[in-house]
Formats: sequence, structure tokens, C-alpha cells
Amino acid sequence: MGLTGGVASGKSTVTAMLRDLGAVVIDADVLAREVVARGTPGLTAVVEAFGEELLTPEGDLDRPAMGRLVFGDAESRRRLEAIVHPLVYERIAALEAEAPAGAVVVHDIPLLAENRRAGDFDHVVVVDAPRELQLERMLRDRGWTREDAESRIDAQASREDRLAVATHVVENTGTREDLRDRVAEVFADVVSAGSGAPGRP
Ligand SMILES: CC(C)(COP(=O)(O)OP(=O)(O)OC[C@H]1O[C@@H](n2cnc3c(N)ncnc32)[C@H](O)[C@@H]1O)[C@@H](O)C(=O)NCCC(=O)NCCS
Ligand SMILES: Nc1ncnc2c1ncn2[C@@H]1O[C@H](COP(=O)(O)OP(=O)(O)OP(=O)(O)O)[C@@H](O)[C@H]1O
Repeated sequence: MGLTGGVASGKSTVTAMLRDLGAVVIDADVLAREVVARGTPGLTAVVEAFGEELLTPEGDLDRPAMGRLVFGDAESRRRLEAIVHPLVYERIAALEAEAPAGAVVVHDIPLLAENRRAGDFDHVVVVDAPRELQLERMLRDRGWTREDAESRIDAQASREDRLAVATHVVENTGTREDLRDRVAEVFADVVSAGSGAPGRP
């Protein structure tokens, strides 16, 4: 199954709950970090495109600086995505092939709606929260400014466009307990229908 949602909608919280239920989770944000880790061809390509000033003194990608650049400028964002996304989708395919037979594999892909990959999955779970709640969580838990937080939301698909690709909606406006109950319901539904990726039981 594919899982998506806007920034700070609660995707990581939901995937942790799905892991507890026995799912194997493949997290595109984690892979997007791995493919530009120090010493990777991905990082070399990023430096060629954006320059050495986006590296920390230790030689890692300066993520806060990169974030300020790409969430303020759509053209830079597209250039970064053109480097990172193909590497991420390569890793996703490799991990998918390694998953145990019969496992429910959950692909946590923040940009599933934007990248038009929803058709890859039988089940698309959208974690949904209103903009104000996304902002509140980002300001409270991540120490971002309101401007940083809004620029990320604005770089993403609208709530309506994302909901349009959903087969299941997990509304995350209540407590964590409410969320856990809804996640268990969706998981049971997906298991009874078959696990979601083409070719999987
Ligand atoms: C710009 C970068 C370096 C900022 O790093 P940072 O550590 O601050 O953020 P992190 O990677 O943890 O992403 C957090 C959230 O930001 C949002 N986000 C990240 N990249 C994008 C993007 N290209 N467009 C819209 N939203 C994005 C997502 O909701 C994501 O869950 C990083 O986000 C990045 O490399 N982005 C490009 C790769 C990408 O598109 N990743 C998203 C999933 S594959
Ligand atoms: N129902 C909830 N009640 C209270 N806090 C919540 C709830 N759901 C999520 N949170 C908190 O909101 C923040 C954002 O949630 P989470 O990290 O799961 O979102 P995300 O969609 O994975 O974010 P990102 O897009 O950055 O990867 C976290 O600090 C999380 O602990």
C-alpha cells in the first residue's frame, strides 16, 4: 500500500503504528537521506548542481540551507528532485524485492500525489490534517518559523488533490488513541483485500 500526506500530517506516527501491526515500512524520506549521504554519487551530483556552499564543514549536505533554498524557489526544488527522486525509486524497488513474501509492505511516500505514482498501488492511504494543524505541529515540534513551515506546505499538492488519489483517508485531527484505532481499521481492511502492491498477495 502507498501512504502519503502533507508535511507534518502524521505519516511517521501512522507508519510506526503500522509497524506495530506487523507491516514492513519503506520510508522515502529515509531513502532520500541515504542517497545523498556523505561519499555517495548522489551527493556528488548535488554538489555539481548547487555548489560546495551547500555542504557543512564536515562534508555532509547542509539540510537546513538546502531546505531554505529549495522551499523558496521552485526551479531549485525541481533540480534537486531530478537528482534525488530517481535514486529513491531505485532503492524502493530493491527494498520491495527484499520484503518477505506475504508481508504487508507500506510505502511512505510524501510526494505520492505530486509525482503521480498513486497508480502504482492498489491501496493509497492519505493521512489528512487541516493546514492550521500542520502548521501548529511544525511550529511546536520542529522549531521552524511560520514562514519556513508555510513554504513547505505551499511546495506540496493541495489537500484536495491529495485526497483525490486516496482509497482510504486517515483523518489525524484527534488524539493519538483515535489515530491508532483508525489505523488498525484501515490495516484490517487492506489485509482482507490483499496487501496492495501489484503482484503481491
Ligand atoms: C530539501 C531537503 C534537503 C530538506 O531536508 P530536511 O531534513 O529539512 O527535510 P526532510 O528531508 O526530513 O523532509 C521533511 C518533509 O518535507 C517535505 N518535503 C521534502 N522534500 C520535498 C519536496 N521536494 N517537495 C515538497 N515537500 C518536500 C516532505 O513532507 C517531507 O516529509 C530535503 O527535504 C530533500 O532532499 N528534498 C528533496 C527530496 C525529496 O523530494 N524528498 C521527499 C520524498 S522522496
Ligand atoms: N494525533 C496527534 N496528536 C498529537 N500530536 C501528533 C498527532 N499526530 C502526530 N503528532 C505530532 O505531530 C508531529 C508531526 O507528525 P509526524 O512526524 O508523524 O508527521 P509526518 O507527516 O511524518 O511529517 P513529515 O512530513 O515532516 O515527515 C510530530 O511531532 C508528531 O508527534
